[in-house]
Amino acid sequence: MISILGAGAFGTALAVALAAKGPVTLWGRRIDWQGENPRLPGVALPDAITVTDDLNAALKAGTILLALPAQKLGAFLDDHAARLDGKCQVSTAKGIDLQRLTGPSTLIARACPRATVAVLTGPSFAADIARGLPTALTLACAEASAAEALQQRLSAPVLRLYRTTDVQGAELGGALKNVVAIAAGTVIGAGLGDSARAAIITRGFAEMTRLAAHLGARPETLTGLSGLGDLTLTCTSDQSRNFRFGAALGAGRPFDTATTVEGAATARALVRLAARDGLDLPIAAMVARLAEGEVSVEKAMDHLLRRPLKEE
Ligand SMILES: NC(=O)C1=CN([C@@H]2O[C@H](COP(=O)(O)OP(=O)(O)OC[C@H]3O[C@@H](n4cnc5c(N)ncnc54)[C@H](OP(=O)(O)O)[C@@H]3O)[C@@H](O)[C@H]2O)C=CC1
Ligand SMILES: O=C(CO)COP(=O)(O)O
Repeated sequence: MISILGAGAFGTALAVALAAKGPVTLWGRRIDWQGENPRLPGVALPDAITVTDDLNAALKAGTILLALPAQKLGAFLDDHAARLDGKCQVSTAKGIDLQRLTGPSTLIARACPRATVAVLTGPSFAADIARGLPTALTLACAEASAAEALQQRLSAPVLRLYRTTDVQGAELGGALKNVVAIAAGTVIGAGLGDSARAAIITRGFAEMTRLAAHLGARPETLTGLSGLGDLTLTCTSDQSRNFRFGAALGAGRPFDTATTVEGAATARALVRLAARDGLDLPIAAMVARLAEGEVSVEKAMDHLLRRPLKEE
C-alpha cells in the first residue's frame, strides 16, 4: 500500500497517477472538500484513492510519500517521528529548510534514523500529471536495491521514473532550480528580455552545480531531470509558481502570499549556507534580497552586471 501525506496540488496529482496501479491513501490535515481538491481544480479523483484526515489510517502503508512544502516538513517529522520511523519515506519537497539548512532527505534521516529515505523529484507540474500527460522523474535512494524497488512501485503508465543513488544531487537540483526560476521570472516580469533570461538560467545552473558539488553531490546528477530538466521547465513556464512570483516582483505587481513558493525561503537558506561555508552565490543572494523587498529590481540587476569580469 502507498500513502501520500499532504493533500496539496502535488500530493493529489501523484495520487491520481498512482491510482492507475492500485489503491492509494491521500492524507491531509484538513479535508474540507469533496470530490475535487480546490488546490488541483478540474481533476476528478479516481475511486482507488481514499482521502482521509486520519493519520493513523494513512500510516498503515509501508511506503509513505511526503508531499509537504519544504519549510513544513521538519516540524511535521518531529511531531510524528515515532510513528514514521522504520518506514520507507519518499519526499517530494523541493527546498532547503531555512532553520536547519538541510534538504528533506536529511530532515527525514535525522528524525527517523531507521527509515529508508528517498526523494522523488524532476520536471513535473501537478496539473500535467493529473491530466495524464507524460512525465519523467528521478527517484533517488542511497540504497541501490531500495531505489530499484521504489522505481518499480512508483512508476505508472504516464509517470516514467529514472533512478539514482545520488540523493543529495537529486534533491539539490529540485531545491535550487526554484531559486533560479524566481530570478528568471523577475527578468521577464521586468521586461529585460529572453537573452537576459538565458543568461540567468545558465549562470544559475553554474551556481547550482558549484553548490551541489560543494555539498557532496555528483555534478552529473545536476545535468539530469532533477537539475537541468526541472530548471528548464520552471524558468520557462507560467505554470510555475516560482516563475510567476519572480514575474510579479519584476513587474512590481502584488502576489498571493498563500501560494507555495519554495524558492524564496530556499534563497534565504542559501545565503546562510554561503556565509557558513564561504561560498559565492550571487543569484541566490539577489533572489533572497528581492523576495524580502530589500532591493529594487534595477539595483539587483545592476549589481549582477557590475560584478568583476571573469572566465566562464
Ligand atoms: N505543484 C507542483 O506542480 C509540484 C510541487 N512539488 C513540490 O511538492 C511540495 C508540495 O507542493 P504542492 O503540493 O504544490 O503545495 P500546495 O500549496 O498545493 O499544498 C501544500 C499542502 O501541504 C499541506 N501542509 C502544509 N503544512 C502542513 C503541515 N504542517 N501538516 C500537514 N499538511 C501541511 C497543506 O495543507 P493545508 O491546505 O491544510 O494548508 C497543503 O495541502 C513542494 O515542495 C513543491 O515544490 C514538486 C513537483 C511539482
Ligand atoms: O517543481 C515544479 C515543477 O517541476 C513546480 O514548480 P513551482 O513550485 O514553481 O510551481
